[in-house]
Amino acid sequence: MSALALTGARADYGGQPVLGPLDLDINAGERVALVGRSGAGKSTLLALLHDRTRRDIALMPQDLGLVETLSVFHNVFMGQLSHHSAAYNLANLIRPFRREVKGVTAVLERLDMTETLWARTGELSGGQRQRVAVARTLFQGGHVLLADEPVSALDGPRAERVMEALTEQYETAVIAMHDLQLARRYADRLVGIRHGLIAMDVAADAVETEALDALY
Ligand SMILES: Nc1ncnc2c1ncn2[C@@H]1O[C@H](COP(=O)(O)OP(=O)(O)OP(=O)(O)O)[C@@H](O)[C@H]1O
Repeated sequence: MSALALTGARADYGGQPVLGPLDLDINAGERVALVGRSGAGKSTLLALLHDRTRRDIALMPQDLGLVETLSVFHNVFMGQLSHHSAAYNLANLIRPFRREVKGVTAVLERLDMTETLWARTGELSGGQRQRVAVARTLFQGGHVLLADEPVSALDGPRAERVMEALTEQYETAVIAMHDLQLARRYADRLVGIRHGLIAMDVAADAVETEALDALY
């Protein structure tokens, strides 16, 4: 069953074409890594997938979208803002509810980040901020994940932990990434983008080095 689909999709910025036309069909239960050079069109493709589908999608953007003046707790809680009324969210902002603190702490535990719970997000390192955005995404829940470079600021073991957490939680995922080793390990399928078009679409265990070289 198709979870995400694009047909004849195109994108341009200020009239300048940057993506497509392309077709892409992603089945429920499939983990797809989007790979390709910087500027190839991966973020634009994720944005199109998000705009055309919207329902039940957790999105982790490349710029993280954190509120730096707020605590880690508040940023992670934002993953579930839409689950509650405005009054509940406001009350929880002023005086966090115990059950929400418990829920957010459980997600931070998975990422080895519990000690930052009440830290101001803007005071954290780049890698820690990236993990706060991952925690917010995990806290959001749902079945489908779109993530843009979720581990670009993380060292080896931390990147592994994040990829494990994301792929454990989301049965269907499209993740743009530069680390080809990680992409091959955690994705079922690799989609290579070159000059705004799909230049490669193969099972992760069948990808050949020459095909990857041609992308970069
Ligand atoms: N806001 C924008 N205005 C104008 N051009 C843009 C804008 N965003 C992206 N582009 C252009 O669109 C093309 C695709 O960019 P995109 O960010 O989708 O690539 P990417 O593969 O995600 O790159 P990276 O790996 O560096 O994140 C590039 O040529 C880029 O310069």
